Amino acid sequence: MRLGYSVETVRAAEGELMARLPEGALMQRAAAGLAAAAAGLLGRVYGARVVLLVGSGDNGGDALYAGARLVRRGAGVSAVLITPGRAHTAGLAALLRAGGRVADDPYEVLAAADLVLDGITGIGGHGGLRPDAVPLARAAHGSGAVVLAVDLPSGVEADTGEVGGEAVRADATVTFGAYKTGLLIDPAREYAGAVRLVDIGLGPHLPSVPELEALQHADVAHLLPVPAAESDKYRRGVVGVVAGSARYPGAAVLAVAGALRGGAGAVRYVGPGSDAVIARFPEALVHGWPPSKAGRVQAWVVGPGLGDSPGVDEVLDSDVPVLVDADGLRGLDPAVVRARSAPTLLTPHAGEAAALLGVAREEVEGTRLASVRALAAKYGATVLLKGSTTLVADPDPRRAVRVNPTGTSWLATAGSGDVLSGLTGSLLAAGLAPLDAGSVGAYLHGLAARLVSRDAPVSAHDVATALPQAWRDTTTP
Ligand SMILES: NC(=O)C1=CN([C@@H]2O[C@H](COP(=O)(O)OP(=O)(O)OC[C@H]3O[C@@H](n4cnc5c(N)ncnc54)[C@H](O)[C@@H]3O)[C@@H](O)[C@H]2O)[C@@H](O)CC1
Ligand SMILES: [K+]
Repeated sequence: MRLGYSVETVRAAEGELMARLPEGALMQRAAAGLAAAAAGLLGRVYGARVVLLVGSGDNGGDALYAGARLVRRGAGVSAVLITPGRAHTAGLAALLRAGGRVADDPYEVLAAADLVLDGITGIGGHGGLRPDAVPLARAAHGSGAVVLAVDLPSGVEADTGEVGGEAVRADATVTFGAYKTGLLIDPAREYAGAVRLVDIGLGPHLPSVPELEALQHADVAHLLPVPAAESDKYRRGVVGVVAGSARYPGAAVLAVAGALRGGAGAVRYVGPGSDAVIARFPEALVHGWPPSKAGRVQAWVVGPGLGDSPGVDEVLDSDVPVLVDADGLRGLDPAVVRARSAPTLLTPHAGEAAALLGVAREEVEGTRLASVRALAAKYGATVLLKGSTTLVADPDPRRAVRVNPTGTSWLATAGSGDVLSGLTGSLLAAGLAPLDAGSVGAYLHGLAARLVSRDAPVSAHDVATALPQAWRDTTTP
């Protein structure tokens, strides 16, 4: 599990640790890790041209001390002081002592740089880059140099992943002690490039529950249902799918395609797409209306391609877990969801989430963490907010939000959400809790898309077909 923490949590842990260490020791650990990462990116340090963008806080101090280490290994290091006279005093002295210099013309050194260390702001920064730093950040980006962000790309919000104004676009980020939540959530995640964590000894001082968790292969493997020797199809779980319409029969087929690969022992289908479903998947069990007469079901999926067809009320009336997606989310009444005796999992994309919250789509896209939490609170349900970094929030606000690390932008393709809802509903039927079903579903779905895409366009059908391979990949050590 990759864990993300808030600034407040990181500061508290740093405070505890700092009290036990000689002054400046933590910053030296950070600078050593930063210099090692910089050297790794450069390949050859001797003779390399390195520019430090130095803000007024300790983030700039990290950059200055790392710069001093790189000078000692033969690099030419120039510091650009964003607010001259306010740079970290001891760090600047260390750089100058080692043989580094302060740049006379920032744009000249940036144009010739091999590597730029962005130490403008770290966890103390707020509200995007200030105007004086903006042209320097742009020059760094346009220079052809590798840009390495110190702790965070300057200008992004560490706690939320929001990017309010201009921010540094980094090729890579070295973060200290713990991942800051913003590094794992778009849009900030995109600004960070490849993120590397440098251990500065914070671990024992961090709380056991983080703000954010990203599953990794081993976590998913641990959560996936495995049929026991005595399992039959009912014990493995039966998932019911109410999806598709005369207009969108394909949504029914794709949701069933996902459901057949999610670990449930059988898939029941109820709705207007029966003929299309049975033609494509003879193993599906199709039933007439209503869903309550379809026989035993351990979880329902309702909504993909449903149009105005009925089904949502009927399924929400059941006493088993229900996943509501797409058309099923339109006008969904929070009171109905809150009154249910079994868990509910909602899987909106940003536009659907915006409609449920009564805000603009851009607001959800810019404030993904706050939005998913707000929806989970409003509906008393688990919410999976789809996007390039899909988030899953439990209705219990004390639980960490899960962020999916396996996404790919190729997944933004018609029908891929239908596959995800079928797959995730199948995991619910197999007995996973909604937070686990949602995050495991998103993980396998993203991984399947990556496996088949290999940087080319994919169809939703391709993704469904690759799910067994994704499953196998996560369970193969
Ligand atoms: N606290 C610790 O124990 C450690 C901190 N470390 C470093 O220290 C950083 C935090 O240092 P600070 O608390 O000094 O804060 P920062 O260096 O992140 O930024 C604060 C400074 O930036 C200015 N500032 C705020 N917003 C700005 C904006 N939008 N544009 C330009 N300037 C802005 C503030 O006026 C303040 O002077 C971490 O991110 C990390 O890099 C590391 O050395 C590891 C140890
Ligand atoms: K930074």
